[in-house]
Amino acid sequence: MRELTIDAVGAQGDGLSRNAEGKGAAFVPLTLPGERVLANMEGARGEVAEILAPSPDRVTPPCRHFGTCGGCALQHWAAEPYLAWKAEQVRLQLSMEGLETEILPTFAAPPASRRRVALHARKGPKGAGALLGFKERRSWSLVPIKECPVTDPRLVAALPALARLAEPFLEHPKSAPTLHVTLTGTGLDIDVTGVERKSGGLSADARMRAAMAASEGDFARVTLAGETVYGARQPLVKLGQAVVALPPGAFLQAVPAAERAMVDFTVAEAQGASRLADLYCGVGTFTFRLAEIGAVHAAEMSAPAIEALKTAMGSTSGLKPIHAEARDLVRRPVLSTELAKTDVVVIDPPRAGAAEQTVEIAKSKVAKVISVSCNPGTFAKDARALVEAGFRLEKVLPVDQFVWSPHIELVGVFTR
Ligand SMILES: C[S@@+](CC[C@H](N)C(=O)[O-])C[C@H]1O[C@@H](n2cnc3c(N)ncnc32)[C@H](O)[C@@H]1O
Repeated sequence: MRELTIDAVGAQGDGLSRNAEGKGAAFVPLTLPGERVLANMEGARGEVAEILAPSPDRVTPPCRHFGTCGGCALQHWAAEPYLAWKAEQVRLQLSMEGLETEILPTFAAPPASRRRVALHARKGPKGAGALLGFKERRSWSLVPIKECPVTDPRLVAALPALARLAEPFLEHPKSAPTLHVTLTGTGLDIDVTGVERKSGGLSADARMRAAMAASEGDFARVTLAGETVYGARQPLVKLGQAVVALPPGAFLQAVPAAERAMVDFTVAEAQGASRLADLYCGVGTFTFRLAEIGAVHAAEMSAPAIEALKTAMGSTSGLKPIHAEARDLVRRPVLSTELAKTDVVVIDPPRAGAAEQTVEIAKSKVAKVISVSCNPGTFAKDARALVEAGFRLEKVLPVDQFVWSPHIELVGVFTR
């Protein structure tokens, strides 16, 4: 047991004692800057045993699962310092690349608004059906979830029906199913992964039971790693004026309010452009709004996402032309020559960033880049490459999409 003073909250959301009793850095989850705590240590990591002097910024966590559930790390922190910490993480990542810019106040997505969750299923005690929940903090065990203040209440209300749906997917002892659930305009869309397939996949009986559970739950669609098990309605979402039928397992921003904030900010910055590129476009979250401004070249690796985007173009009117192509932007980035007439590039890569595509943007004559990112670390690396090519990082909008987690989204604006 050690007594520690917490100096800061680290990038993973754990309290950090920088030089605890001269023994180097120690991380203690669920603690806050300024607190004195007693912690049971295992190497450099500890679990808090007692809070000797709590921070005035400590608040009562809204969820009964907080502390056990690995989904949230920061429910015990007051909103203001918590949001300032998110902005500070962006500043720190930029400073590691030698960059500075204006960091706007963090956009805070409201609780109870998450429309996408990944729920893990495990066999429950005999006769109790499937258990459904999130991974435990620092463990692979499951925390069965009864409430989730982060998630849209319509999705939370469906938890018992989702547990009944999960049950047939557990028929093989080696299966560890994950239900990727998306709340769409036409109901819940569920893609199940982690089902043992070597032994022939789901039996006909299990499929039938899954379809019955889906029908009882009034779900829109259930797919097993992309293959339809049950389909009552197409899962539809509205993106700008387009109505998009989601392909199974497609990417969609997790919180509508955060999506709106990022798209509105991007659209405001892109005004005046006559030709735009939307790279890593997904099913068109930014594309359809950008096509209200100018012609859009949209590119994305997932062929089903591009098909969905193209089909949805039929539900729009009066937009500027959209050219959408399925393209791996790591192996085959859009070349600087292809960007010759482009005024504004919007780029929204996965966590790994967009090093290869950034090289081509840097070589091009593009005057403005709007970069959307879910990883401030890779954003900062790509930002540095753009700055070295003559761009100025004008400002960054941090977006707290994954409320009470250490994750940070952002939109950065570059001009030259
Ligand atoms: C963060 S999502 C953004 C999608 C979209 N802009 C949105 O907001 O809904 C990143 C997208 O990049 C796509 N992607 C991942 N690797 C890729 C690659 N190598 N080339 C092109 N697209 C890729 C994914 O399929 C996903 O749709």
